[in-house]
Amino acid sequence: MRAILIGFMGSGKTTVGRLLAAGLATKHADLDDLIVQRAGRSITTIFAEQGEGYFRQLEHQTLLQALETPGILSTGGGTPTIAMNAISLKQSTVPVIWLTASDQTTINRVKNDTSRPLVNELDTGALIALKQRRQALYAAAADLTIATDQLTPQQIARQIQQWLNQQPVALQA
Ligand SMILES: Nc1ncnc2c1ncn2[C@@H]1O[C@H](COP(=O)(O)OP(=O)(O)OP(=O)(O)O)[C@@H](O)[C@H]1O
Ligand SMILES: O=C(O)C1=C[C@@H](O)[C@@H](O)[C@H](O)C1
Ligand SMILES: [Mg+2]
Repeated sequence: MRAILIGFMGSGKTTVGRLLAAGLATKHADLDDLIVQRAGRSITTIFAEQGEGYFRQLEHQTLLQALETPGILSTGGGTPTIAMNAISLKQSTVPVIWLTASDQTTINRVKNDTSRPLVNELDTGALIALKQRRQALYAAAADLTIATDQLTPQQIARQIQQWLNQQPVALQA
């Protein structure tokens, strides 16, 4: 069983992806972690030393590799908002699940974590404006959308698992 989780920073892609993979007894990969392994540096360091453009190149190359690998993939918050990634996601047959969260929930979940360069750089208003600009791009990539505000990660993973089980066998591969 395969699935790709997309959504803004703090929507729970990493947290839910791990639980979903465990529930399905399959592997979990996190695109941000794969990028860090590949670069041998943290995302903050990549942004600071080589800039966001270089990060996006690495992200695209790493996404192409990850799409060849079975299991659950948690993407980075910006992944489907880059055109060449959106095209790669559309071309793959793997179901794409969009996790959403309200602006306030998003801020609460990311505000005390310094590992996201865009959260460190942007004030609250600019972060929410970025989230709003990205909405249509997530929506265009998504096969299923789940609002996460009132759900635990475990409940979200269970909802996704139930939905995957209802999909045609060709999409479950
Ligand atoms: N449904 C939820 N309920 C409560 N807290 C949550 C939920 N989902 C995620 N969190 C918490 O929000 C924080 C961010 O979650 P996580 O790192 O999984 O987000 P992400 O979507 O992977 O973000 P990024 O795009 O930066 O990789 C974590 O502290 C996590 O425990
Ligand atoms: O939303 C974004 O653009 C990002 C989200 C994180 O997952 C990382 O991929 C990085 O911090 C950029
Ligand atoms: Mg993550």
